[in-house]
Amino acid sequence: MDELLSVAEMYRADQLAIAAGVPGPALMEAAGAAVVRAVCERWAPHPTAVLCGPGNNGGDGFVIARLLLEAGWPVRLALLGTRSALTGDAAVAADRWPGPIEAADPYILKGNPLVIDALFGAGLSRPLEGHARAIVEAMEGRTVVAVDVPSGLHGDSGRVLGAAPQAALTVTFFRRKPGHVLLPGRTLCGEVVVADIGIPERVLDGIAPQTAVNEPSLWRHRFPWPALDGHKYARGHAVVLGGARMTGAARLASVAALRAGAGLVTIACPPAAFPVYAAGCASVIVDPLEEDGAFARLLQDQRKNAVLIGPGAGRGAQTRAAVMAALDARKACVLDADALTSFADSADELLDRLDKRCVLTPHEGEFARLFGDSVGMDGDKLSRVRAAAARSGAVVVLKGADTAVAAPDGRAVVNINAPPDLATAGTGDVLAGIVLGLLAQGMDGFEAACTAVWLHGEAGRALGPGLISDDLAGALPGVLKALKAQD
Ligand SMILES: NC(=O)C1=CN([C@@H]2O[C@H](COP(=O)(O)OP(=O)(O)OC[C@H]3O[C@@H](n4cnc5c(N)ncnc54)[C@H](OP(=O)(O)O)[C@@H]3O)[C@@H](O)[C@H]2O)[C@@H](O)CC1
Ligand SMILES: Nc1ncnc2c1ncn2[C@@H]1O[C@H](COP(=O)(O)OP(=O)(O)O)[C@@H](O)[C@H]1O
Ligand SMILES: [K+]
Repeated sequence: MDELLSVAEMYRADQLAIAAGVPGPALMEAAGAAVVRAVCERWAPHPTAVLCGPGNNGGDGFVIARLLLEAGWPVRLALLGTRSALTGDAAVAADRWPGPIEAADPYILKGNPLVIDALFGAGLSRPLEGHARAIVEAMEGRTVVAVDVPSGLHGDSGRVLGAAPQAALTVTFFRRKPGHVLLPGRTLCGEVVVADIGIPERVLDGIAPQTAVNEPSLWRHRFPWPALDGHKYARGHAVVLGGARMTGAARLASVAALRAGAGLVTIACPPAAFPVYAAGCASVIVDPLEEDGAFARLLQDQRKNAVLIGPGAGRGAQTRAAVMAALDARKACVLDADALTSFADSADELLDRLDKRCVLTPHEGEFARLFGDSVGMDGDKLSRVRAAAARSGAVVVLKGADTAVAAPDGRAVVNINAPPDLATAGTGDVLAGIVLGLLAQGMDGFEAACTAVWLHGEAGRALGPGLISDDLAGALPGVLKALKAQD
């Protein structure tokens, strides 16, 4: 499992490692050596400036400068702050640096195309300004290797505090932090190398991290592959509420639910739209809702076990009533798009009714409408999606280029396999359909959501540039086949 450690958890890992007998200076020496190894694997020796900050990130910088010098690299080292202010392991590392310590002014970058950025790491406590900001801004256009994180990037949020350089390479230690995978952090880090610096794996037992990169090892063992003797009802019967006008959305979702493995998929739609839906995918059942209450009656069929409401549903009382009917019928639910926006003025009415068998799939705009009052929009993506899951009791998928998924019990993942080609109309409908298909097959909400987001990203990658949402479901068999081959 690819855990993501918060900054506080990383400090805890350091402490636990030290308590387990690994000396602090050994960790710093290993950290510096790991950066030098990564640098020497990628570049031939050339003039390098090592910029050291006032804490242990700077201490790593002193180790790096010494090891590069020993490897025959032309190195200059500059310190932000004074030598006498260094303490602890950083002071020890500075003592071992045999060269001059220059002042950290932008001029030191002249003639040094490679810059080792060891100004600030986990200890970043406020936005960069003044001198620190000027030197970070002066790195622009150079090849930057960031130690732990590009200085100014916050390890928990992925946000830039003041300024941060664009790194070509970031070497971090033991585990990635959320800031390495959330945007804009992921972009600013460039290539990320995670180095083993001698922290024993078992320290994680004492930390119990709740955040991870979304990858198959989290949920592959629960994937509902069809049983040899299975029949279609054993694979669930999913229902998609179809709208009157935007019919494409429900059609995209229904095909995706089938491709994700649901045994049957029914689109329940207004009678006037029946011909449009009926002319769509032949594998999908279409059921016109002839009279008031027909949707609730349709859901009385116990075999219909999972419901998607939202894509193309239309905003307003009818959609709200359909959501309540699905919740009353205690179906596993995916609520997307209009099903979320319809509760913009009465969010609590919805949020008070949900549980962990419900998966909400908002993009940022829908999230703001539903959770703007309860959670707010100021926090970083991971904190907000977690707070939203805790508030609603449901699984929340906050979509975007760095989609994050959270369960009400505090678990969360960040997804990193989705290409920007997915930023095209209707791909969210497909995602909602994949979640639905997995829920229908009995996966739990959090695992279904994580699995769906990953499958969706892989399908996007398989298709690449030029993809449209119609293509995505068709790419799922290839993605699923590759996933199954790894079992
Ligand atoms: N622990 C270990 O065993 C290991 C740790 N390792 C390394 O240690 C790093 C963490 O070290 P760290 O905790 O000393 O914090 P660090 O990032 O150097 O910054 C703190 C200093 O910066 C200052 N400062 C902060 N923000 C500022 C701003 N905006 N503008 C100006 N100043 C600002 C802050 O000042 P203060 O907030 O106290 O005023 C303080 O002086 C970690 O990223 C990894 O590289 C590895 O060697 C592996 C083993
Ligand atoms: N830049 C991007 N990189 C990767 N995935 C993206 C990007 N932009 C959007 N997506 C994904 O595309 C989908 C868009 O969903 P949504 O905004 O609901 O669109 P629609 O309503 O048109 O279906 C989401 O799964 C989102 O995560
Ligand atoms: K740094």
